[in-house]
Amino acid sequence: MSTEPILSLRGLTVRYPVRQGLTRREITALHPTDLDIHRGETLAIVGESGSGKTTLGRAMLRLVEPSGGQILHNGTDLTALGTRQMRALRPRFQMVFQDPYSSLNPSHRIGTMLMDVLAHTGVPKPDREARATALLADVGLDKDAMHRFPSAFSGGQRQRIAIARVLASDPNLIVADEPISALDVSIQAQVVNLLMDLKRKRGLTLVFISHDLGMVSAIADRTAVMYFGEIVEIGEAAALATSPAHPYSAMLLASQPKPDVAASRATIRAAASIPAADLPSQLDPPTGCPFRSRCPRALDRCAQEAAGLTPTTQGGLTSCFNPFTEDETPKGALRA
Ligand SMILES: Nc1ncnc2c1ncn2[C@@H]1O[C@H](COP(=O)(O)OP(=O)(O)OP(=O)(O)O)[C@@H](O)[C@H]1O
Repeated sequence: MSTEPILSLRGLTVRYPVRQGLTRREITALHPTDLDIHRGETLAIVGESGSGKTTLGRAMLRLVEPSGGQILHNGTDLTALGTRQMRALRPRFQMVFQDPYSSLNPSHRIGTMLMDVLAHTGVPKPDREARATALLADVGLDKDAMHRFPSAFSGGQRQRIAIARVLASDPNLIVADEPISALDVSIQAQVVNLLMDLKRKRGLTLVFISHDLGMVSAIADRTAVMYFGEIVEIGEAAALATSPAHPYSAMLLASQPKPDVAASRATIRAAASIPAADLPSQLDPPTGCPFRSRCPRALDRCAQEAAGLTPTTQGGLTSCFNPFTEDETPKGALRA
């Protein structure tokens, strides 16, 4: 794996306009974020609902317009590109969405859908059918699928088709936004394995968004943990899952079902989500560390100032004044 970044985010920020009664206000869904995405790596972005994972994933591809900062790719700032230049780069940066039911047009046959993308990427007409059939084979589907509509397929098969459509653009980077959380538990592993196989075979860079810190540690090279619109910890995936430094990462781990327990999708979601009441208000953000109201390790200074990302003894970075060190064993010590 090369360490040359395929994308470098510098101070990337996203604010959304919101209405509060008659007043228009803004929330900061992504606080200024610096992040290098290394060519060929699998980078997991984890965090609870509302922590800003989707916003970060979309903003790095400019599918959400950033309010500030830069997205550097081969020395070019993508935020400065016009629509036409961006359109030319777009096929190289693709997204797989959570819901394979709404992401496929129900009135298009699978073959038409794939061949349309191949046409846009400049594949000559006589080659398109064979290429589309090969893409279906790559995702484990028979060529009969070409003539059928999305309604003929199960959720897992639809997600395979959505992946084939993304591959038709010949991307370098794929952001997969919770690609398995809408699928039955029994087929989730198959879709993850497919993505990982395709990534290896094609030398892709994969950003995998998930709320399941335990699961991503098995597939990712690095994990970034988000809370309240910020990366609060980033590091090597296996190390972060066994010895997290930020109390929030530890809490997230403790809230995950154990891998040897056959948990239903509902249990996984319930365990990984937190009541909205526990999150600080985006319209009235707290001073200091946004996690301090839930943090059993909070110090007085956490109310006044945010720590900013600094190196951990585990080899990663965390924004915490009182992180767990490598010698401590936070797993199970905290409860969501
Ligand atoms: N278009 C929008 N307009 C206003 N607020 C938004 C918009 N999209 C997201 N938000 C808010 O931004 C914050 C981050 O949302 P985001 O969807 O990025 O989080 P997430 O971690 O991906 O959550 P989930 O796992 O539920 O998808 C949330 O408070 C959300 O309500």
